[in-house]
Amino acid sequence: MKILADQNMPLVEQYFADFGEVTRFDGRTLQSEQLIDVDVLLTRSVTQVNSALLHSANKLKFVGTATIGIDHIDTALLKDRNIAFTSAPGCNAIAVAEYVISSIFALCQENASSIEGKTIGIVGVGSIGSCLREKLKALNVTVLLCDPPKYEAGQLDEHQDLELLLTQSDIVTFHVPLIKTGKHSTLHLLNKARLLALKAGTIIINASRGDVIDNQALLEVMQDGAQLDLVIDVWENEPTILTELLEYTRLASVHIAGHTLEGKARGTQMLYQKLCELEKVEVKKSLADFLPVPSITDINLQETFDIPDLGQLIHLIYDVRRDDGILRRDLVNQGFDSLRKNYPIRREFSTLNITGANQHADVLAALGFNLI
Ligand SMILES: NC(=O)C1=CN([C@@H]2O[C@H](COP(=O)(O)OP(=O)(O)OC[C@H]3O[C@@H](n4cnc5c(N)ncnc54)[C@H](O)[C@@H]3O)[C@@H](O)[C@H]2O)C=CC1
Ligand SMILES: O=C(O)C(=O)[C@H](O)COP(=O)(O)O
Repeated sequence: MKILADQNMPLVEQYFADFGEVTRFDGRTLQSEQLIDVDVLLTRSVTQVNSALLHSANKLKFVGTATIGIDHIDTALLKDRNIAFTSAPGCNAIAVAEYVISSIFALCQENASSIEGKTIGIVGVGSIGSCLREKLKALNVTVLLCDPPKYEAGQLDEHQDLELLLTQSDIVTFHVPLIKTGKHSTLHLLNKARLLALKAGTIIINASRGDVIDNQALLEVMQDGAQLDLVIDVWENEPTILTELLEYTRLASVHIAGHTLEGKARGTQMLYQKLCELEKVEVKKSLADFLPVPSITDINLQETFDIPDLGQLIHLIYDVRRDDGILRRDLVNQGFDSLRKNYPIRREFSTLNITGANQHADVLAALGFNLI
């Protein structure tokens, strides 16, 4: 079996070598000819899997993307051509939720304010939005949810109209898929009119897809003096982003919200599990076989530990300001994709074992730390 895998997908050799020969490719420049005689294609989000790419694919029987988002895949085409497909739903939901938590605590600290008492609007309440909601539940905040498709399907217990959520929230965070057509299109969901309606001081977080916010409109309202705290992980036209926006962005990163070691590895593992199912072979390998021991594993809290100290603990494991600093220092010299490829190791909160949590155990557990 010939397996072609994105060069930025971890653990492919470890998971897939038993199936056949693994060759790596550059996700941005993959050409149709490289798919000749290939049986399995494993991609990440930067490869458009469309009719042009599949033109020379004469043997392809399985396409897997180790991502949650599938806006880069022509799924109807794969169905038509009888090519099995899977994505990796939820694989990095924890990572994105932790990115949001890290960002909120960083900005609250810098604004000399507290997360307590804030109203936080979550737009898109799927795997990421729900994970974030669970983490926020333990904190003293009000959470507003907006997810019309889920609400209309009777799958959401509460719902807020988007216009109301935008004007009532202190923090708005987007976790919708990129959908370009139809009643629930998310293309430029945050458009100029909605940007202008936001109250001064609102924190806007986008870790979904760049096109969910009209970047040009965002730049214009910021240039016109809008008082918004922007946290931007995803950009229109990646990797050629609107760099003028950086000046107005409090926390900027190179589409890495989901890039914990665990999040990326889970994605590869989910593709492996699907191929095992298709080939009718036993699933023998698991994440625990491959993940290294983190550099910090244990911490003991003293009785004096209190809610205002939470930010310190969160940022011990992941401080989004590290990623903001790298982008601002190296974007021009290294470029967007190179920064993503060389992203420093980041682990999830669950890798930290905490003793002595005492009266704050519920909050720490909800955030995802491992209580001993
Ligand atoms: N920055 C990053 O590194 C990452 C970004 N993502 C992006 O985040 C997106 C969401 O991920 P998940 O929560 O796992 O997806 P999901 O599919 O589990 O949930 C998405 C939710 O958005 C809702 N939705 C759809 N249209 C909507 C609209 N117009 N308004 C409000 N809600 C709407 C859906 O009903 C669904 O409940 C992915 O599609 C992907 O594009 C995902 C992982 C990492
Ligand atoms: O899962 C998704 O969807 C994402 O956006 C990934 O976290 C980032 O995807 P890559 O660009 O690294 O494939």
